[in-house]
Amino acid sequence: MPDHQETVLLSTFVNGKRRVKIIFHKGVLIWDNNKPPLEQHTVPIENVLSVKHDMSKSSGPHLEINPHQFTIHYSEKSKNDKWVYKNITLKHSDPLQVASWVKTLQNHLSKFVKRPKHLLLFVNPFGGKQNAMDIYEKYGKDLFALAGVDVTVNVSQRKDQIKDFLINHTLDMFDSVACVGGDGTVSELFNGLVLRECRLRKIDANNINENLPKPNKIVGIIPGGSTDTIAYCIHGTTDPTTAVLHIIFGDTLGLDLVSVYDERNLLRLYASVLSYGYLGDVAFHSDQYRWMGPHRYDYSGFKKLILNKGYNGEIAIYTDKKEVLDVDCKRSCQICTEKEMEKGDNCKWETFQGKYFMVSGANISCACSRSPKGIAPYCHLGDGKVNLVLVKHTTVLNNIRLLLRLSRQNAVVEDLPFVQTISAREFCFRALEDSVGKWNCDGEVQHQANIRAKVRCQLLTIFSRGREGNNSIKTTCCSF
Ligand SMILES: Nc1ncnc2c1ncn2[C@@H]1O[C@H](COP(=O)(O)OP(=O)(O)OP(=O)(O)O)[C@@H](O)[C@H]1O
Repeated sequence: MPDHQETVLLSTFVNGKRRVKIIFHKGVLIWDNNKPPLEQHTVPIENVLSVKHDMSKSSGPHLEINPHQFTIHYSEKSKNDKWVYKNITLKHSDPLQVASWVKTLQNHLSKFVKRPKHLLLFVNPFGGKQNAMDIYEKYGKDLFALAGVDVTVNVSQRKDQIKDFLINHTLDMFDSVACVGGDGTVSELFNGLVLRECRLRKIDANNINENLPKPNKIVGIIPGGSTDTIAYCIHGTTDPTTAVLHIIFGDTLGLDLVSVYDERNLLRLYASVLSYGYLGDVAFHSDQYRWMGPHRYDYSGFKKLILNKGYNGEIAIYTDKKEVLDVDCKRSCQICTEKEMEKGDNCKWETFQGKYFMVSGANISCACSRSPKGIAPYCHLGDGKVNLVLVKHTTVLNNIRLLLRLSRQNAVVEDLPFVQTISAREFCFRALEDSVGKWNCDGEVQHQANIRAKVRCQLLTIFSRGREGNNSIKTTCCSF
């Protein structure tokens, strides 16, 4: 097979009523645009989903291959980290020309061995607007078929069914696993995969000193929940087509997971945030109002904001460097690439006490459509650290300032005088009062107040090319 860099194809085809000169060289397709601006159209082969002969009606009942025509199915970056699907159909009177293009491009695509072939896709029909199946049917099904991904759909019937399935069933026939759902669904997915690996390798998941094993399945995340923070932070958008395309591309990145323990057991792993006080109470309270859809967070958020409860607690952090650098985590992030190798040998424990409105251990920025920068804007996907965001108990007015900052496009909360952000590899929290709060763990309520959390560097491998950032979105406030 000719090398990616050396292949040169140059032909003139017919597309509709016009002639198109197209060249394939150094892994890039180039042709002239048919509409203004009349510049050249450039598509790298890694953005091509598939190349297929077209089918046409035969004399019999079946369709047959049209030897004179083929279609290139590809994707292009649009605005705000979105990717869109496109295609171009090319016709030639000489079938050898067509066959040569189809074969050469298909050969190049076959080199992308990390692209999924057999995908197990979980659909949560309960979360978000309860339309996860429609999202798959509308945005996923045809694109996966076009890209030759064989999808097995499993619709969850109850809470924790996805997790239980992954722990106990054989997955040998799948190379990757994905879900359509919100953060709670993604959480079921990676908790199931990690616990499965522990079971297979006889590792005691409840022992905090154990190295948790990396799941051998790559994970795809298609947003279909209410906030979809994890999908947003990974892809830079909650657009389902973009998420599907990221799975098809087959490019991956490493995502840290944080394991949370009480005195004896592993409670769960999380990917976005573990938050005590305000956000824990909002998660607990808002679940009763699930019928409101995503607005339940605004309603509960506002109520808890006015109530302005404070929580006394003791926090211990394990860190070698407390300061958080003002560096965004973007596509091909240098910090995540370097930090994967770091062991953190010089870490020390440090303890402090206080009365807090909210204590959050963010594993990712937690940006979402409600909070474009997130509570921890400079938190990295795979640097082996959490950003602990401590919000002191203060006035209702200051709480409103905090939430307004969170809802703004270009504002961060870190410089508010009652907010402190600390980088840590592990942290413990102990409630110092009888009336304890709850934790919000990836949107799910965790009732144990006294916990210990440990970051597991890049434990999960996710299908994504990462985000570019600089998105502009309209937001509402009160919850995030
Ligand atoms: N068939 C089901 N019936 C009831 N609950 C389910 C079912 N399948 C999954 N679940 C649970 O539904 C809950 C909500 O799902 P999910 O978190 O995906 O949606 P969401 O809360 O609307 O979105 P987000 O977390 O992004 O705000 C999760 O706790 C999940 O474990």
